[in-house]
Amino acid sequence: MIKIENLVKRYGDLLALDHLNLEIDEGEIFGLLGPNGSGKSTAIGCLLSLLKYDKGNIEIFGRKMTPDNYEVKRQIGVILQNVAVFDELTVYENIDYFCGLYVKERDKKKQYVQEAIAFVGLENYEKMRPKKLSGGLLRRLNIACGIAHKPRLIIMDEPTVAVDPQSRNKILEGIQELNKQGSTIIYTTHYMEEAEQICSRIAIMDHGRSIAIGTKEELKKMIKTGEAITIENIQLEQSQVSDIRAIRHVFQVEYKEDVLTVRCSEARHNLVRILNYMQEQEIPFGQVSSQLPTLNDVFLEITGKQLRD
Ligand SMILES: Nc1ncnc2c1ncn2[C@@H]1O[C@H](COP(=O)(O)OP(=O)(O)OP(=O)(O)O)[C@@H](O)[C@H]1O
Repeated sequence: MIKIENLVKRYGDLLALDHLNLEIDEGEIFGLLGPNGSGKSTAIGCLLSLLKYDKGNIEIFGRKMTPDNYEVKRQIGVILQNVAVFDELTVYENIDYFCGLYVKERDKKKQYVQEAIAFVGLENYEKMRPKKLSGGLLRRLNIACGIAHKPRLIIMDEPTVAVDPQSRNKILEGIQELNKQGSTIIYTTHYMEEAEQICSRIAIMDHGRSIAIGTKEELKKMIKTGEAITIENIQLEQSQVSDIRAIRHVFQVEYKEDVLTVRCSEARHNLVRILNYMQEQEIPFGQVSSQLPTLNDVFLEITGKQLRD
């Protein structure tokens, strides 16, 4: 449905997109996950022909995307980071305006506007102007304006940044519902939990490139970490740290400020083996936790950096 091939975008000397390749199928909730500055918004801008790019090719619905391809643009709903609504119009009038750009028939438009209002839960705010709304409600209005015309493809650029938990959940549920109703969704975020929660496939971006693509399960299988074990309030000699490093399936040990973190490859009884060692050596310790790999681990192993959460 969407094909991005070898996309290169420079801002002066800065290479914001470095031969980006992506293919997105109809029906997906596709996540673009990456730290700030990794090129997500630039990729969206190019995809929508809002930004010129230096090299590459973009196809949407099987057709080349160009700034004047209105037939394609009409079928896309866009929700960008900056809220773009009219201050002098009420909530209802704003949604009505944006829906009216695409839907001309009056009854149908009215129905769509009402459905959009119900969808984002703004029924009690219809007559309010945007300035009176909280940040979360304003984001919901922004979303309603972008989706009221029931587009085939919806592109959302970090719609939950600086949003309270209640609105955030409402937004995430809404995205899943829109997808169930038939829209394909492209969703950018730097929150890995959100990507895990709603995306059918995820591309992890860094420095303008997609460094890994797949379902969350596929991404986690790409890395060595099968389990990360953390033990708090533990005092160890250097020789003991070395002993732990030598335990079977352990491939990385970090010991800092009385906290021990041990990364193991996927195997049974990793935790038991490590705790047995503590017992043998009579080492006291505090809380123990074992975590399956997260998308942060994927990012960490591939790039050596943390994906800010
Ligand atoms: N108009 C611009 N002029 C110059 N540099 C830019 C411009 N827009 C973005 N950049 C730079 O391009 C790189 C990619 O930015 P981009 O906004 O696409 O990343 P992002 O992953 O969307 O991050 P964020 O979540 O912060 O928006 C960054 O280094 C950024 O500083």
